[in-house]
Amino acid sequence: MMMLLNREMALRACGFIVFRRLASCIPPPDNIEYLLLQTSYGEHHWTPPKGHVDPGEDDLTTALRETKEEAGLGAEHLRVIDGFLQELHYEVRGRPKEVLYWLAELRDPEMPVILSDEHQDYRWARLEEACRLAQYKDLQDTLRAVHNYLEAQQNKQ
Ligand SMILES: Nc1nc2c(ncn2[C@@H]2O[C@H](COP(=O)(O)OP(=O)(O)OP(=O)(O)OP(=O)(O)OC[C@H]3O[C@@H](n4cnc5c(=O)[nH]c(N)nc54)[C@H](O)[C@@H]3O)[C@@H](O)[C@H]2O)c(=O)[nH]1
Repeated sequence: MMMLLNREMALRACGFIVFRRLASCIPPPDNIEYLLLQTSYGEHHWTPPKGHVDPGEDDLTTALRETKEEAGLGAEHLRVIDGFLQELHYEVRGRPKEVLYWLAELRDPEMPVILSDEHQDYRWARLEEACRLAQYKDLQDTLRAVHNYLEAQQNKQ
């Protein structure tokens, strides 16, 4: 029974789509860049910082912990954007996985990213490059949704 439950329970991970705005003459929203990290294992795929929820840990704490561990960016470096939370569902080795992404702006666009040994590379990418790196349709759709959200916010100002 326990085995069955464990097998059916979804893996759960949480993270942040981190973006920065370049202080340049490029008009918004094209001055926005998204942070993607490339794994040092497996398919060497690219995703935003995220990771598995530890037992008893709440989701937002996981997202902040993983972003700190994987990119060296802590809560003090981020401005969390209210009202944006995206949930992705996909399968990993036959098991359902759910990933929750919050959205945050890097306060200082010059702040360096510091990788852990789980990742071998990172990229600050404009939307189209970010979508090319993030080869999964659901992640691409999420990045486009973020971009539209930020553009709409910008237009309200
Ligand atoms: N040696 C080795 N070790 C591994 C491997 N695998 C894990 N480790 C170990 O686990 C630790 C990481 O632990 P955390 O950081 O806590 O977890 P996560 O951040 O959750 O990281 P994961 O990498 O486990 O999970 P995903 O990114 O979800 O990738 C899993 C698969 O899902 C697909 N996929 C990914 N993203 C999307 C998407 O957005 N959309 C769709 N549709 N599909 C997507 C893609 O096909 C991919 O292959 C590492 O330190 C390793 O020790 C592996 O293959 N070889």
